[in-house]
Amino acid sequence: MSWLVTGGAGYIGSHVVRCLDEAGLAPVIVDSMSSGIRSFAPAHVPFYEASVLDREELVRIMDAHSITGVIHLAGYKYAGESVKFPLLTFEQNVTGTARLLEAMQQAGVNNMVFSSSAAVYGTPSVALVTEQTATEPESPYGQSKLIGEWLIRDQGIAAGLKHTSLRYFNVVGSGSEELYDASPHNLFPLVFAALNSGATPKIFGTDYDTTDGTCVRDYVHVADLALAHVEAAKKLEAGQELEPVYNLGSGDGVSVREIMDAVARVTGNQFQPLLEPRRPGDPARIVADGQLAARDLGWAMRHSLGQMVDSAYRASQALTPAKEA
Ligand SMILES: NC(=O)c1ccc[n+]([C@@H]2O[C@H](COP(=O)([O-])OP(=O)(O)OC[C@H]3O[C@@H](n4cnc5c(N)ncnc54)[C@H](O)[C@@H]3O)[C@@H](O)[C@H]2O)c1
Ligand SMILES: O=c1ccn([C@@H]2O[C@H](COP(=O)(O)OP(=O)(O)O[C@H]3O[C@H](CO)[C@@H](O)[C@H](O)[C@H]3O)[C@@H](O)[C@H]2O)c(=O)[nH]1
Repeated sequence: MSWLVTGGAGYIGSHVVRCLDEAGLAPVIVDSMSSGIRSFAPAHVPFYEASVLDREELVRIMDAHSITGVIHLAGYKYAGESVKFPLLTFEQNVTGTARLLEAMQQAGVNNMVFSSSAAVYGTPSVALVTEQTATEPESPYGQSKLIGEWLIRDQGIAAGLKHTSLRYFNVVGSGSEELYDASPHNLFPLVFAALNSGATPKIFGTDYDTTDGTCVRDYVHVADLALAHVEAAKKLEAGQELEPVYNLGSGDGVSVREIMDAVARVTGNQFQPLLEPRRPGDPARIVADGQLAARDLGWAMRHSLGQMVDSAYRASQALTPAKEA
């Protein structure tokens, strides 16, 4: 049993690779290295620098390793930036997923776990989003993830693909100090990049309709998230039916201001964040009901917000800090 992990040299992918490896599901990595970090891939895991847009190369890799399933994390992940770069976002996330599905069909690979996103919901009117909540994405990124889900679902109908899509909420923290979210646009890496270089973290938008005016998100620890992928892969491999989509969120809403306070507590740095205008494409509040994933995928929050902040901070100090956009 060998599972292909696209985007396996990325922040979340590298955690998933380690969990698969420990579970005996022999990971193989494909990563274009557009944002991946080579040292995130364990030396003993087969690694291919290739794009999911390259169907023929994907077929060769799947055949060479007798791949039985794919965890598809490769993609462009920035909701805010996707408003400026819709074509890039659609090429990477929609065309990329379509090419990968073609390659899987050609190579006879029949199991798929897809990295989807809370961004498919837009700004929901309910306090807790369930998988039945209407999908009304507000950014090209959210749209691209929803289309990815549809392509996979339709391939299930047309070609018998067994699949599930995991709608992650905000993934933060670090499972080990050498793995870090190095992204130049997400809140945690930007806050720590600023603090580590003597700059001041910024809050984008203080006039949202939330308790303190800043955006509210549902933060989950990357190590908890990675385990849910392994459960999904094992179940698909064993021929068990899964739901087409699962929320991976905690049910707790935390504002950007509250994150800044938690960072100040953990680091002992009593900074005053800079208050900036809103960032385009940002929903005001989005928090998940994760009960379905708890029922089927053993989904549980094993880490507290303090542990998320602390682990991210330690890892940020061990690695080159992210550059600010
Ligand atoms: N980080 C979050 O909070 C979050 C939340 C919801 C969903 N997601 C999704 O999870 C996935 C992983 O996110 P991440 O935070 O690890 O981001 P990341 O940028 O660290 O990882 C993405 C990886 O995919 C690779 N990649 C990009 N385009 C590729 C292509 N065409 N072919 C092959 N590899 C390619 C990159 O080099 C990188 O290693 C993404 O699909 C993202 O949209 C992330
Ligand atoms: O320096 C910063 C960076 C971000 N923010 C705010 O922090 C919140 C969270 O932003 P960010 O960390 O960029 O996450 P999201 O835009 O919510 O998107 C993340 O979480 C989504 C799931 O909810 C995923 O789909 C995306 O891939 C992932 O980038 C937003 O309100 C941002 O405006 C700041 O205030 N200051």
